[in-house]
Amino acid sequence: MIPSLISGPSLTLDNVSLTIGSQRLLDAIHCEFESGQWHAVLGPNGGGKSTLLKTILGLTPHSGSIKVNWPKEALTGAKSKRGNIGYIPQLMPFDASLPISVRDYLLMSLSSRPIWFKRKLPKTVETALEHIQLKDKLDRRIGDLSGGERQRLMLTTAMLQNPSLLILDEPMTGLDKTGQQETLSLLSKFHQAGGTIVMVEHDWNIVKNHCDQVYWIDSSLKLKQSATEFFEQAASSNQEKQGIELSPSMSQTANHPLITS
Ligand SMILES: Nc1ncnc2c1ncn2[C@@H]1O[C@H](COP(=O)(O)OP(=O)(O)OP(=O)(O)O)[C@@H](O)[C@H]1O
Repeated sequence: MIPSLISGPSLTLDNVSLTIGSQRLLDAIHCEFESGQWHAVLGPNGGGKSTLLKTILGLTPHSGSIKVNWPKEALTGAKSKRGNIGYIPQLMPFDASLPISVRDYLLMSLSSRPIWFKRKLPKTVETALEHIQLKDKLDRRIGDLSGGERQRLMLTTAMLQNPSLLILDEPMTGLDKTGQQETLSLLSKFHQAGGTIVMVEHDWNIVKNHCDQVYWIDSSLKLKQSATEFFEQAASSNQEKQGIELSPSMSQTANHPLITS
């Protein structure tokens, strides 16, 4: 499902801000997300991480500029100026009565034409669904899938678009250990092939074991560091303060010991 060579883009954010009502959600963010890297966006609850991802995707009325620098190998057609982006939004409570089946969802996601043109899924999609054990659930409403099944469906749909950039908002939510391992292995293959990933993730162990760069967002960008440096500093600061190491029990925390707001 993943090509052996992917030309991931870099992203340049210049003075990106977003105010809704009286609330400043994003404040003058300048930064570069380098190509082919696995970027982790961390920060406290309500700090603006999901908003930042939506803003990168052009879904908010922000100010400032966001440039996705597509290498020419990533462009999808002769006249195209951009490559493909796969997006997984944050898992939200879902209206189970919504009359959309897994098949409809896939057809709508993968086709630019009305879905009644073609009701049959391509072989590649069927194989991918078999792989994530959803082939026998094609006619189920998506609202009736479990959280983990829905997350697997979202990731598979995102990967089927042949993306070179993945924007992921807590993609492990709802997955059991096996589901997490499978997702991480898929993402690792995408990363090793050269794809760019920007991911919000609360589990610090996942970030520590897989990501290259860490961005701490609390409305503004408080810090950007290599993941190695970030975790070394976090561990030594905690050892100094409390005599403990960064351990799995700390891995779900949203507080960085070095950052005081
Ligand atoms: N459309 C909107 N209108 C008004 N406020 C919003 C809107 N979207 C988000 N917010 C507010 O912006 C702030 C940042 O929200 P966001 O979801 O980006 O945070 P987050 O860092 O992803 O949080 P979490 O870790 O809890 O998922 C929150 O206070 C939220 O209530």
